[in-house]
Amino acid sequence: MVPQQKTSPMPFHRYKPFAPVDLPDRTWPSKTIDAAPRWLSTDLRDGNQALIEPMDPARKHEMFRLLVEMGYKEIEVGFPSASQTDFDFVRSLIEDGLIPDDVQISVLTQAREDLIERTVQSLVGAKRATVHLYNATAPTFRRVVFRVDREACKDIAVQGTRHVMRFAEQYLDGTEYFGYEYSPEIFIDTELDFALEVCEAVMDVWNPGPGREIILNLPATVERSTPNVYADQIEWMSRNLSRREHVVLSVHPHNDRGTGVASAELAVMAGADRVEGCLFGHGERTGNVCLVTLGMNLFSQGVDPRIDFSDIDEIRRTVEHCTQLPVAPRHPYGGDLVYTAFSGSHQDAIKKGFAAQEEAAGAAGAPVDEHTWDVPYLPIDPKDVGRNYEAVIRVNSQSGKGGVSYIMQRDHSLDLPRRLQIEFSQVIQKFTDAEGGEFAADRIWEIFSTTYLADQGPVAVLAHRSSTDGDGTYRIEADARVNGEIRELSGTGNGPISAFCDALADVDVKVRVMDYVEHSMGEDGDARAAAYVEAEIDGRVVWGVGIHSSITTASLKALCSAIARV
Ligand SMILES: CC(=O)SCCNC(=O)CCNC(=O)[C@H](O)C(C)(C)COP(=O)(O)OP(=O)(O)OC[C@H]1O[C@@H](n2cnc3c(N)ncnc32)[C@H](O)[C@@H]1OP(=O)(O)O
Ligand SMILES: CC(C)C(=O)C(=O)O
Repeated sequence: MVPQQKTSPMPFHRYKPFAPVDLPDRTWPSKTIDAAPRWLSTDLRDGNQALIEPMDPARKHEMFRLLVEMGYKEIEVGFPSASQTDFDFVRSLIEDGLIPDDVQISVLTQAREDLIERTVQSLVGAKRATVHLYNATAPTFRRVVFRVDREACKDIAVQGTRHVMRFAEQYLDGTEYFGYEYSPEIFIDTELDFALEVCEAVMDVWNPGPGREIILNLPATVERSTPNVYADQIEWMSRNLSRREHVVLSVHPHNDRGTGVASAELAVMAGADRVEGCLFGHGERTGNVCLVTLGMNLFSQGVDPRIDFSDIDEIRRTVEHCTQLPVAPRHPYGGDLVYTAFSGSHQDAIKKGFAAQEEAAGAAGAPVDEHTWDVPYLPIDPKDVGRNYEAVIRVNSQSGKGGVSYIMQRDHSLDLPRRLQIEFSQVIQKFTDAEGGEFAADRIWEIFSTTYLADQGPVAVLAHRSSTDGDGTYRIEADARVNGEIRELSGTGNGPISAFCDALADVDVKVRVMDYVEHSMGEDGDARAAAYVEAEIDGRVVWGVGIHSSITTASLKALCSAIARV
């Protein structure tokens, strides 16, 4: 019987389960996502406010440039009333003409008149801008933080919206497109009927209609439910909001339970039109939802993310520079190790997958990097995000023949026969077991060379001549070093290998060849050739390898290599 798990000593009784939504006719579970939502990057706001060291102006500009280059069209650039630095950054974007005409910047403010005025002032001269106003609506916040009832809480949002409109009119007459976003902060914990009531009251003031959308952003400020509950909440809101066609229903998931991405995806299935997040999931606590993962998840399903992730390492480096925080090596799509297999069975499948991919592309007459991707263990082609195949297979003690032979093939054009793959991977395994850690490709080659190509064995061919008799008998004469002595050997057979084995019998070296494989190591005429010999010598079966520009020399070297191994 399997041992029973014990009751945890942790005080789990202190926590209560999240209440589900009563929505038996929910429709989102059977939806699929076939188009990208509108994205808003809040790297410069929610991302920035959670950094140990908030970005300085140079880093903020760098981040803004990256986001624009990647294709984000809605970028929350800060909280201008928070500090002079934030205010000045917004001003510099506007005054230095750094905002492309097709990018809508947005700024966040609390629903306080003085802060709203300063916020709107920061936008003077912007062609397109959105003010994003928030106030917390959840019961604990009403009771603990604001000490207000529902009516007064709603009034904060309503008055805030009025202030935004008034100040926009006062200061932003040059702005071609002025947008408004409202967030009932902590939406996830707010009673749905109350969240709806507040959003409706805000809409009554803003008065959305044709050409005048309102963004209603429903944040999972602190992610506390399973993603299906968030999806139910979003579907409920989407169904019940009035003027729905003029509402851009936005979600703003955080990742406290580690399910931010799932929450965002299910929310889009449930009707959300827009997703707010940060590159690589920066943001408060465990972060905002990761925009890279969301976009690349779409890409991996054949859906255009409408964002360019084709140089993922440059994106990662820039984000790391700006945030001064590292991206985890396992982070989806962008981490250092996410396209790397160390383990034997994964490597084997990937190696076979690459070969099958080439074959399938060839059969379809398509370039391999255009052909439908179907390689085991690799959800996307690393090349599509600017990675090469160098790091796909790395060798340590968990690796098997597939990985080792993949490296031999990739780096040295050596297509080891299957039983040699097994033999050589056992050689490598002894080293990795003894030394531990990762074995770089150079080290694997070094071990291969000393094991198979050292030319230091008891028999070495110095020169050879061959001819074929009229009856087809192959005749070889070789100058060889045998156990330190130079000898002239001659023998006959049906080819160089058997003739040389015959010659070796004269000096008491008995070799029985069991398998022989050769191939050219390149496309051009003067490419070298590799020969592999499996031979039984003194009761042991071993492989030998020879590499030379002459295939005959390569095969003789392979035989000598096998002898040396015994
Ligand atoms: C979920 C989120 O990420 S929301 C965004 C959070 N980001 C930030 O807070 C970063 C920028 N913030 C700041 O720099 C400062 O908070 C400021 C400048 C905006 C305001 O600073 P202060 O005036 O010192 O107020 P403080 O930060 O302590 O805020 C708390 C006060 O604001 C009130 N408040 C908080 N949020 C809101 C809101 N959205 N609307 C209206 N009032 C609010 C609180 O009730 C509290 O009021 P009280 O002092 O009467 O009790
Ligand atoms: C201001 C809002 C959208 C927010 O950042 C949150 O709720 O997490």
